Amino acid sequence: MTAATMTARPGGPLNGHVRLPGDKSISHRALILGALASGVTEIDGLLEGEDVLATGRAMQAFGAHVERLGEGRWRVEGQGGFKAPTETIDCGNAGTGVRLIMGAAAGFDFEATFTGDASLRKRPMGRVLDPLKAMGAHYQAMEGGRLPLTLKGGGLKGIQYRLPMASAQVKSAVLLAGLQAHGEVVVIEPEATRDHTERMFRAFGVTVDVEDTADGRVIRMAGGQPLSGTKVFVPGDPSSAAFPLVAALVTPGSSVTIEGMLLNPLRAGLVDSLIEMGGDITISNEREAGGEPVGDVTARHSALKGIVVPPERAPAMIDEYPALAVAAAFATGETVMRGVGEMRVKESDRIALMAQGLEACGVDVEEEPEGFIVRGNGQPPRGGVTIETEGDHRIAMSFLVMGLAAQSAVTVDEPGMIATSFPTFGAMMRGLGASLEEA
Ligand SMILES: O=C(O)C1=C[C@@H](OP(=O)(O)O)[C@@H](O)[C@H](O)C1
Ligand SMILES: C=C(OP(=O)(O)O)C(=O)O
Repeated sequence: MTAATMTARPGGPLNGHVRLPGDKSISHRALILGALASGVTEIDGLLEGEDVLATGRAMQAFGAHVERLGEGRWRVEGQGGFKAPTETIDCGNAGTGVRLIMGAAAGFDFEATFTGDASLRKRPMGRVLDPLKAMGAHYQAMEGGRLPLTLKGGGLKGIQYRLPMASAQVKSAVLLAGLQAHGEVVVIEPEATRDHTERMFRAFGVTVDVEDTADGRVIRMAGGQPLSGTKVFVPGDPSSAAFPLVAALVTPGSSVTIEGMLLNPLRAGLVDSLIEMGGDITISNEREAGGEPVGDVTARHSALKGIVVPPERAPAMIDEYPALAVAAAFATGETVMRGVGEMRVKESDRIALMAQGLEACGVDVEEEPEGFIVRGNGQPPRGGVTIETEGDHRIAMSFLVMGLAAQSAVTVDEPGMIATSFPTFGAMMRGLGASLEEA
């Protein structure tokens, strides 16, 4: 039976060394590129969260053989392209899954119908449908370009597309469609976003050029490039690391080391921000693994102070603002988070839910259309509430972290949704000494 609630109680320090589950962004991409490739792809460290498992099932529906060999070890045998699916592709809760898979599927001459859970069906898909249509794909969607929708691809042409919002999902959808297009595909990013697609393309034998210009980052590839299967190593997910790291910073006496965390600069905005807040964070054993920089990150309890987070940092930590906002609630002074309007179109409206939840915990918070400001007084927030998460895994984990060091316990609803991105969250946090109870 799935638990109705999870409660975090304030308690002793968190201590220990942990290894994180694999990065969610890289895991989706490994399965999709493996399915598009000819030959075998072996993946080590795949995140076995619900979002990624849904992408694995989708790849099977498109004709790939997807097999679990052991914990985090998966084998994908691609067919050198997608076959027409005989079932609706249900991507569950995963925006990344559905948007990247639609991009990949748009290259092929068949119809595919996509859907997702109640949260995903509310999220905007026009942002990928617009460029895919400009490349020659057709679609029928619910009002406002929502799921469920049917996409008919094939016969794509090249495109030059300037991203209207900082979105790695939109960039990746266009690049994935570009793999089957005739002509050149150019994506211009006014602000650089996570570059896992570009990095992994190279590992699968696809040539892609990246150039920083006065106009932004320009990503250029020739259409119609084949992929060959390869080995993929998936480093630890920094978006999941956010929770034990912030928990250690706000819980007196704590010292937690996260081993093998992805340190790609386009994902490292949270660590940069926490260090600026005065967080005692050290990085050691920096190395390269699977074409990405990784390292071991240690966080110790610290007296934090408020900062102004540079808006241009937003793409490098977009999923980590809820965790940062919790750190800010324990800090002294104002933490200003602006330029984060994209948070409103995630699994929930994360600006609104963080503002409501922090206020309920006794924190002074101000909501703006594209941002929010948290004012801490250097004392643990009151807590003592139940938070409605609207099924958003990151809202749930953020408020559980709050409860570990607040004056009284914090309860969240729908804790089962945490398994979309971090199925081992409860066990890992308990292993560090956290008091987390399901009911
Ligand atoms: O490309 C990706 O893997 C992701 C990109 C981000 O979304 P946007 O592209 O919508 O910013 C992020 O929020 C999401 O969790 C993962
Ligand atoms: C926004 C997120 O994921 P997605 O867009 O893939 O649903 C997230 O994991 O915080």
